[in-house]
Amino acid sequence: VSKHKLWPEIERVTMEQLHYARLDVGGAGGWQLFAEDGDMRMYRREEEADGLVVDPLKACHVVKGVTGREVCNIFFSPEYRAGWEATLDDMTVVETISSDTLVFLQTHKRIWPASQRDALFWSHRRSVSNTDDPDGSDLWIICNHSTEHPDYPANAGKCVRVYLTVCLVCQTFVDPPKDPKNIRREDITCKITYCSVVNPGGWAPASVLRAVYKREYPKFLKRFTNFCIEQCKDKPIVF
Ligand SMILES: O=S(=O)(CCO)c1ccc(-c2ccc(C3CCCC3)c([C@@H]3C[C@@H]3c3ccccn3)c2)cc1
Repeated sequence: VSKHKLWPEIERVTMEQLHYARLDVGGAGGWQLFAEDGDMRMYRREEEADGLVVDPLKACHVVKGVTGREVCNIFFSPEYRAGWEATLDDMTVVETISSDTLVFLQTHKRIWPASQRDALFWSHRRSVSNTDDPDGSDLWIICNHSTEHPDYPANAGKCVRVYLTVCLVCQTFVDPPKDPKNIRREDITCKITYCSVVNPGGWAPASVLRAVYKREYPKFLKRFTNFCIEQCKDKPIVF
């Protein structure tokens, strides 16, 4: 994989997104809290590019009973996606770069009055050893970043191509600390940070998009994390 032409970009964007995900939302970064649900906090910044809404989103969540590796495996794996991604119309893996790097083509359900969107992106799974927090485990990260592919040119069919960069960063905590072979699911907690920037790629009214973001993102993260809990609860813990 290190000799694949995309590898330098995959390495750079993944590590940039890891840094970005770890930045605090409290400071002056202009983040506004727009949704709360239990332990989930969702923040956004209002930003436009060429008159299009591209509001960056950052969500912080804490989920009991699953590990960061389990959550990232479910987010990354194509076979689970239809089970949690409600806005998906169609999904194909157009290229397998490595066991940890896939290229997806997805069409999302149309959001009236905008035209239907599709997304072509590489998806990379990586574990990073934990440097700062002694209690926390290693980090697991998934980074999704739009890319091009000669067989799937943008805006060739009915769909408008969106441009996205997404990352999911997970860290596992065991409380109370125990001998690994005695840990039960009620002793583990997963701290999740989800960041996304989606450029709609073509005209979509700002008011409609902001309403969609406000409605869809909280639903999306809640549905995804509940899916992970259901998927893992009767299986051996994967650290
Ligand atoms: O985290 S992922 O990589 C998971 C893999 O699927 C991902 C998440 C979200 C998107 C996405 C693509 C298009 C659109 C819009 C833009 C204009 C018209 C459609 C949206 C809008 C924000 C709303 C939205 C938010 C959350 C979930 C679905 N929909 C989101 C794509 C990928």
